[in-house]
Amino acid sequence: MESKEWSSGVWTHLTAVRRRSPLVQCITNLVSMDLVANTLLSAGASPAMVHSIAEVPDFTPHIHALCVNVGTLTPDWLPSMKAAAELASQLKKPWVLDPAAVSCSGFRLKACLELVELKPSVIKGNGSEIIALSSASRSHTKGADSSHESTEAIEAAKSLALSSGAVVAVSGAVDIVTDGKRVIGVHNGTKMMQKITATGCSLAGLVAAFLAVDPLQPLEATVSAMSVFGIAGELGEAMANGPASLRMHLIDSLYGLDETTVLNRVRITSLG
Ligand SMILES: Nc1ncnc2c1ncn2[C@@H]1O[C@H](COP(=O)(O)OP(=O)(O)O)[C@@H](O)[C@H]1O
Ligand SMILES: Cc1ncsc1CCOP(=O)(O)O
Ligand SMILES: [Mg+2]
Repeated sequence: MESKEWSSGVWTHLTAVRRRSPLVQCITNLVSMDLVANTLLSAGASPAMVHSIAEVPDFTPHIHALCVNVGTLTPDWLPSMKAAAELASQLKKPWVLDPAAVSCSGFRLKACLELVELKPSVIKGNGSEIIALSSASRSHTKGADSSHESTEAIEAAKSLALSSGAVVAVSGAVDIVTDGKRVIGVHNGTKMMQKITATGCSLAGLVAAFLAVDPLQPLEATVSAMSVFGIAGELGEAMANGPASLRMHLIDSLYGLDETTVLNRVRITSLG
């Protein structure tokens, strides 16, 4: 695809999210709930942090997309995640798995592998998370932060995409998105985003919102979400004094993104 087509696709996806305001159920970690919800709201989507298993049968049939993030997983949360994921898959609603800190325990790795079996549309992790999940081993244990560049995880991402049937997205300096055949690089974003907790989680939530408006093109929707979030970070950084004010300006920038800015700033390339 030409770079112009990617840019107009990004803008089309963002305007669709703003117009349709998809309902995104998030079963996310305790650290990230606030930033994920605010990111979704500023993009035009409607977040709902509904995580009790008692509510899944009533609520999940009405959502447009689901985001499951295991960042603060406990044994009592896992059944809710599985129930919501299973129902979303059955009802053909797109859902995103963020295997946050997958390497930190055998319990978490096993849980993530079981969630992958429930057919996520997209798996979004950082380099270390995707390498660990793809090899089903916990060789790297830095917790929620990555000790790998996203580009080091390309082969792992392709292999995970082919074995799971999901689009796999690796966040980092260059965001990588692959369906196992195509590999796309999104070159938007800023290093300081790593210094705000839950930016990766918020990106996973945003991917779910973009999938909701284009469920049949998960690779394109994921690329668009990553580019939009990166552009908001770039604009935010220009106004920020450090991570705390970047957090605020990132949300404001996402809310205020206009067509000219998006078309001028999208940086997407094919990596193979
Ligand atoms: N070095 C970097 N340069 C530009 N953007 C980055 C960099 N590192 C992370 N980002 C951006 O920060 C956001 C969060 O990604 P990341 O820090 O990889 O997630 P996680 O918090 O899950 O580890 C993404 O939008 C990503 O593009
Ligand atoms: C610090 C931390 N600990 C468990 S989950 C979490 C948040 C991770 O957020 P992100 O993956 O977006 O950096
Ligand atoms: Mg993360």
